[in-house]
Amino acid sequence: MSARMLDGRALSKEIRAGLFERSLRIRNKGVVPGLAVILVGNDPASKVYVRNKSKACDECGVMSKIFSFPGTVSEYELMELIAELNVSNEIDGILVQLPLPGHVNVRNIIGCISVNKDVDGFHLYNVGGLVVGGTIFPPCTPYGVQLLLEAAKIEVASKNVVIVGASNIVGKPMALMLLQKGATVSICHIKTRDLSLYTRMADILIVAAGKPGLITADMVKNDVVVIDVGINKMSDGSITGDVDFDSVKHIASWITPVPGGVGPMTVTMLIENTIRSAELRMSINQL
Ligand SMILES: Nc1nc(=O)c2c([nH]1)NC[C@@H]1CN(c3ccc(C(=O)N[C@@H](CCC(=O)O)C(=O)O)cc3)C=[N+]21
Ligand SMILES: [Mg+2]
Repeated sequence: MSARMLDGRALSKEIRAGLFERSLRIRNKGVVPGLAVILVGNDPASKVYVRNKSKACDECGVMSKIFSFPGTVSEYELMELIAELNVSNEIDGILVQLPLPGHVNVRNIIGCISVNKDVDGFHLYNVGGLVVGGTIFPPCTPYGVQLLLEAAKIEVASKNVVIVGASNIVGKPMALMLLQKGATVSICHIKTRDLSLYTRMADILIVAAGKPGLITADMVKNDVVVIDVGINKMSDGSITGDVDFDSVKHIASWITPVPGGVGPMTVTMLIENTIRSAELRMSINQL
């Protein structure tokens, strides 16, 4: 038996059709949802992601503006732009593409984004919201994973969820969201001893470690649900996840492909957060 696919591309397409309708409804009342993307430096991967994001905006009736800076930009210049965008009537979401160059302090920059426009969900206030069990802007990748599980009717309450990778943008928020839904969550990371001790316990295994081939068939139990958040560029130009897909798919009950799994969902949830922000702006305008 081979695992069933958690098809993020197909689910994204469905969700984006609904988002276009939502965007149309508010556009008809004079509010155009707008996303500002700030891109620093020349990282080719960042450019691909930013392009994907602005294509998705076009698809969903969201206005997008890209602000590109050379890698030498100062913290101050970025903060000045963010301050303008914070009060702009045309902008509902502000995203600073990560990673930033080493001389720029990420937390200083993210901290300047208005919590009402923080569609990445990275601001400390929104992270805090997640800790106490609710936030207006769930971070896009964990949010997308949650919807993939829901769409396949995979229950998380009472399940053993094992997350490999403890980043601020995937592992940690993912753990908080699934804990809130009633899962028993283990967070593993680069220093975890005997990783397979944990991964073999998983009913649902979520991998975001950035290491191709990290998870092999001997590390998972029968019928595990596998979510591969990894995106690794190979020397032949192809991209691959952190899971040895070809062997694990024979053991898992469900698995995400890479590409076409979590990646497109991340972008889709960014658009959802932006449209929700615009809907909030519209309802505030009407007060
Ligand atoms: N402020 C910020 N917010 C982010 O959400 C953010 C970020 N910085 N920095 C980098 C990561 C990574 N990320 C992805 C977005 C789209 C795909 C995506 O579209 N993936 C496609 C394939 C893309 C390709 O061809 O390379 C797929 O998996 O099918 C992947 C990864 C967002 N991130
Ligand atoms: Mg993917």
